[in-house]
Amino acid sequence: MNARAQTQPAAILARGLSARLGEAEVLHDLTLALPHGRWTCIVGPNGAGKSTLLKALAGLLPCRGTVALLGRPLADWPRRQRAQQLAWLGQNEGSADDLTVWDVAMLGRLPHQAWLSAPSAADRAAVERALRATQAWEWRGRSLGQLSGGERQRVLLARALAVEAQVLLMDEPLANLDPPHQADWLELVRRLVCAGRTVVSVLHEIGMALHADELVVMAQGRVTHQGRCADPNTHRALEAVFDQRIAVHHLQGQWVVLPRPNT
Ligand SMILES: Nc1ncnc2c1ncn2[C@@H]1O[C@H](COP(=O)(O)OP(=O)(O)OP(=O)(O)O)[C@@H](O)[C@H]1O
Repeated sequence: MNARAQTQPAAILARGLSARLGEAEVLHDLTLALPHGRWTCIVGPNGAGKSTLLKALAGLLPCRGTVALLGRPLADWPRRQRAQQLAWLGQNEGSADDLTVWDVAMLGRLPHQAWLSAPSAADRAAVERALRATQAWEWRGRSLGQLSGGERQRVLLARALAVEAQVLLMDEPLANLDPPHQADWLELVRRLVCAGRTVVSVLHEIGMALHADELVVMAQGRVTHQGRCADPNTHRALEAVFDQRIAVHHLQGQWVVLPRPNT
């Protein structure tokens, strides 16, 4: 854990986190604090354990160690309250293709609804806001199975937004999105963070990840670096974890990543 993260209130604090998948331990005694009201991006090579870490932080995977959400151990949260505070967008999520876009987004409101009760006006308003925010409103009557991969991803993003949670965890949210919608996603995350929400995402698009506030760099089930995206130490850690096959440059006010040929 870096010194700065230690002095800030953490939205998520993991201590001594280890997780096994099958026979193998894939997270090894990880400790990290993810700052509140910030966007943190988890990056690293294939198989580094990024998705496993995100699932462990969401309480979706049995693991050793502790995870605290907003200062309270995950296990101590009543299920419904936790689901109101923590929204999840998974990788390659299966979803009922027969459901309409509206109904899929409404699933995000389940934690707010009493058992078997009809959606309230507040639920409907939250779903409309979420579908408009991801430009999926026009498809609300179509079934999910009729949408392209990128369109479907925007609906699943709307479902996560509809929760209106304090903390959003997203695994590869840019999958299948074209460049304009990737840029829209960046703006959306910025707006969420400006409103005080915490966003934690796993991204393979390193150039996009460098727009985050903080990067967590992972390799082989461990965090090799956590730091600000503008920090040269973070850039060196990124280049190292990808075997010096990328280089971080500053161009027109942004950090960009260029491939480095194999020498
Ligand atoms: N069901 C499983 N059983 C055993 N090992 C698994 C299982 N699922 C994943 N793994 C292994 O766990 C490790 C971490 O996987 P994880 O999906 O967390 O990596 P990742 O960093 O998200 O990778 P990617 O960038 O490729 O999505 C990998 O070595 C993977 O092969």
